[in-house]
Order: sequence, then structure tokens, then C-alpha cells
Amino acid sequence: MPVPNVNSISHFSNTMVVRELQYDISEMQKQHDTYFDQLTIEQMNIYHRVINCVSNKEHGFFFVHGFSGTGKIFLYKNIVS
Ligand SMILES: Nc1ncnc2c1ncn2[C@@H]1O[C@H](COP(=O)(O)OP(=O)(O)OP(=O)(O)O)[C@@H](O)[C@H]1O
Repeated sequence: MPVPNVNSISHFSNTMVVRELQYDISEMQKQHDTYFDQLTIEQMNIYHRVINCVSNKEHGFFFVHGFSGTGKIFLYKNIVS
């Protein structure tokens, strides 16, 4: 069975990581502020729980569930931005 070239995999992974890290901070800030103003109270509560955990350098595991279209992705986008 052919074995993948480890150097290529490493380069590919790094390229993907580098691309992901090339975000525009001011654009992300604008996006965050826009989404943040629109969060519902429930989304806002989850947002603060996750952000507080990260800010306090605590470990956390969050599972957000809800019916389709209730704003889970909307919330994720706000948290990651
Ligand atoms: N607080 C909000 N203010 C304005 N629009 C919102 C808000 N929350 C969600 N939406 C909008 O509602 C729609 C559905 O939201 P979203 O895709 O986040 O739901 P979801 O729970 O992730 O759905 P699914 O489980 O089907 O993936 C999207 O168009 C999103 O932009």
C-alpha cells in the first residue's frame, strides 16, 4: 500500500493553518459587533458563558442544541469572531 509523503502532509496542514490565521482583525471586530447587537437573550447567555471560560483560561466543553433555525450557527459565528 502506498505511504503518503509525510513532508507533503505537514506542508499541506501548515498551509491550511496559515490561511486560517490570515484573518482581518478589524473585519472580524466589525462582524462581531454587528452580530453581537443582534443576539437574543438566550444566545447572549451562552455567548457570555463561553467567552468567560476562554477569558479566564478555564477548560470548558459546550454543547449547544436547539431546533433547526434557532440560531446556533449565528451564535457560533459571533463567538469565533
Ligand atoms: N439573533 C439573531 N438575530 C438575527 N438573525 C438571527 C439570529 N439568530 C439567528 N438568526 C438568523 O436565523 C437564521 C437561522 O439561524 P442559524 O442558521 O444560525 O440556525 P441553526 O440553529 O444553526 O440552524 P440549523 O440547526 O438548521 O443549522 C439565519 O438566517 C440567521 O442569520
